[in-house]
Amino acid sequence: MTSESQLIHHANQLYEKGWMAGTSGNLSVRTEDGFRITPSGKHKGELSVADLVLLPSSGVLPSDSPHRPSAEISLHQTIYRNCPDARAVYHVHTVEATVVSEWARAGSLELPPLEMLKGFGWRGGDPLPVFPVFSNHADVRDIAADLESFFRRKREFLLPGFLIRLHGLTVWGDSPAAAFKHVELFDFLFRFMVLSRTVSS
Ligand SMILES: CSCCC(=O)C(=O)COP(=O)(O)O
Ligand SMILES: [Zn+2]
Repeated sequence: MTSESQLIHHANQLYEKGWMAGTSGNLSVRTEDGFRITPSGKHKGELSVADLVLLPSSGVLPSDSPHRPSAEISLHQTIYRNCPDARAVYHVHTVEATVVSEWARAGSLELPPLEMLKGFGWRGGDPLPVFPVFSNHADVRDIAADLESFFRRKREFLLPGFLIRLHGLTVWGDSPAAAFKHVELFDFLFRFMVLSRTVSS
């Protein structure tokens, strides 16, 4: 299976879970010649490999591209540029990610110290990793600029994801399967956070 067909397989699974409802979300995979990303505004439950748009390594979109790339392509570009190991970037809109994005203080969200965090390589006992939440600027390039500044502040341990306030979750991984797993792990954490507050209120 090529990474492009894995992406399509995952798009269908994420759609079925309700995490890319309607036209929401966008996915990309790194390829030898750049990266391929889902088209903008297309229903995410009906994608095929032929719909994917190539952004060549030059960063210049071919003028004969049949589809417009995701409007959030600058976020994918920023991740691939700053994370050399990233081979897939997945962005989803889950209800719980949107709810907890409102709980951030000073641009970051406190995650619960759950065993699940070890799925990201965090070792229990270490300080809890920072989980950034960026403002949902109207121009996505402004969100990408905030992400770029975040990457420039080097840290011991970097979680492979971030939230955009009242918008959604973006993750990356060293393979499409890893990116998919990261979406699932974050979803578990966010559902735990929402349920804990509901139970204790
Ligand atoms: C109803 S989705 C609004 C746009 C968005 O947030 C998204 O994830 C999808 O945008 P794209 O351009 O990638 O289709
Ligand atoms: Zn989005």
